[in-house]
Amino acid sequence: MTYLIGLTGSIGMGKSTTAKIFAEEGCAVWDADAAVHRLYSAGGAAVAPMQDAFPDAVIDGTVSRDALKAAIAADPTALRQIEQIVHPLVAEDRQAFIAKSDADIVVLDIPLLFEGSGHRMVNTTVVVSVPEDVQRDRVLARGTMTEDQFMMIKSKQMPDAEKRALADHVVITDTLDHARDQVRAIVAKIRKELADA
Ligand SMILES: CC(C)(COP(=O)(O)OP(=O)(O)OC[C@H]1O[C@@H](n2cnc3c(N)ncnc32)[C@H](O)[C@@H]1O)[C@@H](O)C(=O)NCCC(=O)NCCS
Ligand SMILES: Nc1ncnc2c1ncn2[C@@H]1O[C@H](COP(=O)(O)OP(=O)(O)OP(=O)(O)O)[C@@H](O)[C@H]1O
Repeated sequence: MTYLIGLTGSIGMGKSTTAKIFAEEGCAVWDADAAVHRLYSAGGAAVAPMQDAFPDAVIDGTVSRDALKAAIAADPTALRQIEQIVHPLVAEDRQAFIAKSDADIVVLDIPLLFEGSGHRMVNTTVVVSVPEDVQRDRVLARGTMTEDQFMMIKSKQMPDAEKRALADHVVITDTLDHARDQVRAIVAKIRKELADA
């Protein structure tokens, strides 16, 4: 049996960094944002439907994230339309990954785990979290989003406190060493449960 961990957290809270720590502990990791990057790249399955819905957003055969962000800024309902195209394709990619994985634990890094139905398909949930001011500083330090874009994405997500209340485990991502200790404890507990089963 493959044990499934759903890993989530609000924008910039440390999902990707924490997913890497799970990988170092021998878990297989599937990353929803990385799947979207594949779908948007040349030959990706989202390119043709996106071309139909947002002709200006496809440039040189790839989906332009800047163009999508401009479309969302001009019309907030555009994000819903984008999600309707992208999410079924992401779900297919995820199922294919799980089916071919032979790891004992598969970590699914899904930004919208609790907003969608993803939490129902996993054995346990992990939410990454830091205080809001740290989150904001980290996202803006990346230089890929304006403050307005950050606030818009954040407003579409379930608040951090609600996610933490729903989570089976919370990982505080204040330092790498602290995050690693928490991940190791979660993995050890799951492996013990699997061994005892
Ligand atoms: C809005 C877009 C163009 C922004 O692209 P950009 O490269 O600037 O940011 P990136 O993709 O790295 O996303 C950063 C973070 O924003 C959050 N986020 C992304 N999409 C969404 C969404 N639909 N709802 C809420 N939060 C979202 C996630 O926390 C994500 O990790 C892009 O995220 C997108 O096309 N989103 C739609 C697809 C989607 O829903 N992806 C979420 C995972 S399936
Ligand atoms: N445990 C940690 N200790 C210190 N810094 C961290 C830690 N985890 C993440 N960070 C930093 O926070 C920033 C955001 O982390 P990361 O990219 O992992 O977040 P994310 O949740 O995947 O973001 P997004 O929602 O935008 O995809 C990065 O600059 C990263 O280096």
